[in-house]
Amino acid sequence: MDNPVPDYLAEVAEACASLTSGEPASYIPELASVDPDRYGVAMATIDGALYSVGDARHEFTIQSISKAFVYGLAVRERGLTEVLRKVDVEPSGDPFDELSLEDGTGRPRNPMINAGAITTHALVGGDGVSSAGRFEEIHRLLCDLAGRELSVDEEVWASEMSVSDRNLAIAHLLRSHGIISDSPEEVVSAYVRQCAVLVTAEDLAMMAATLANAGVQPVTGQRIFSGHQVRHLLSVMLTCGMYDSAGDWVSNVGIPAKSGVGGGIIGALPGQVGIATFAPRLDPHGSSVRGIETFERLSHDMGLHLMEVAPPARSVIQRSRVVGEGEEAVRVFELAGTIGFTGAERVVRRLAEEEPVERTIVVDLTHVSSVGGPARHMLLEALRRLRLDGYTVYLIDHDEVLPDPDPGDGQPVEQLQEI
Ligand SMILES: NC(=O)CC[C@H](N)C(=O)O
Repeated sequence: MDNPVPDYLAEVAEACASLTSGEPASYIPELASVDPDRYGVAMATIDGALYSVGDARHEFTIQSISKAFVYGLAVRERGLTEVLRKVDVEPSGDPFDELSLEDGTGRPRNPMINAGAITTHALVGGDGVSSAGRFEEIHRLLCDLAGRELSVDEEVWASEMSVSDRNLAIAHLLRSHGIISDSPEEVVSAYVRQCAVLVTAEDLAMMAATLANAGVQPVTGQRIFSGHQVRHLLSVMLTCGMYDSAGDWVSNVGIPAKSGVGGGIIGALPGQVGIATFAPRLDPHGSSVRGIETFERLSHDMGLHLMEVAPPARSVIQRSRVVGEGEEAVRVFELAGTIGFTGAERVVRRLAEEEPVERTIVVDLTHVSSVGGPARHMLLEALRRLRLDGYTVYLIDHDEVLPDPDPGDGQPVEQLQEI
């Protein structure tokens, strides 16, 4: 059978290719000379399948998309508390290159605008690290995320350096407020280099899939961020990633995202996919016009909006049956699916309400694929309370979805092979 996913992506791409509004970024002279009609779309799943169409293997500069990953790196190295002392996480509603800091604290409003990104760039590396060493660390991170060696577009770097007054002004402002301490010239030069790393839409889809996969690169298996760091990073991408159009983006697309003036956009849908588009014509906010349309269509057609309310899950209690008769009768609850808080709530409510007449209860987890942290505690606590009420309880759990089932009374729940 031919996999239909590539055809589907091609269909979406064809529909968006007719959009020709917007222009490539021109404030960086070298970017103005790109072919404005290039267009590529790539999608990577969290188990490493990669789909792409069009110019998805064409290299372009990562630009502001790097800000998201470098923010993650700063948090990984310094810890969130220390990073928050230097950069806030409030959507600014300002353009990306706004020359302003938060009243009172003097911090940049968030790490996705230039002021915040220059700060997080400067937080990378230990104290006394050279700007070359800092860039090396950032470059390594981006290569690890992509799963291949990436190069730098020296022309784009030099071109942006020739027009970097605004970023220099931001860096001087930051230093005057004690937010950064290194030379503004050196920090901006290495930050602009970070923005000039060359990627393809396929690379970006893999990088985004690493975030969707809670920090583990789907192909190489390397853990790059912790699940907790990714949760924070995706939250900031959702609220601040699309600058002053973040509200529109969240309501229309609903996928944590980041755009760059090189024409790229990434989106990472937790637990599902990383998506990337490349199309150099930008809207007035500095985000790709075709890219936004592509994301809107993909989100709408494939139900990828984060706030999409899933149809009520089939009950986690698949079946309740009685085995045996009289004194020997046993009540079996067969659970199924992925059990999180709400699933566990249904199970414990049922157990609390039902009060089976049978004196032995078996909870069969054969068809359960996983039990989340709080759900585990809830299920074990319910089993403990059933025992207190005089029931004998057993588990059937061949795949150990509930390992070490000690409800806290020192008597692990016994296992049955079958019933
Ligand atoms: N939005 C962007 O992609 C901006 C990145 C660019 N290097 C800058 O600092 O201006």
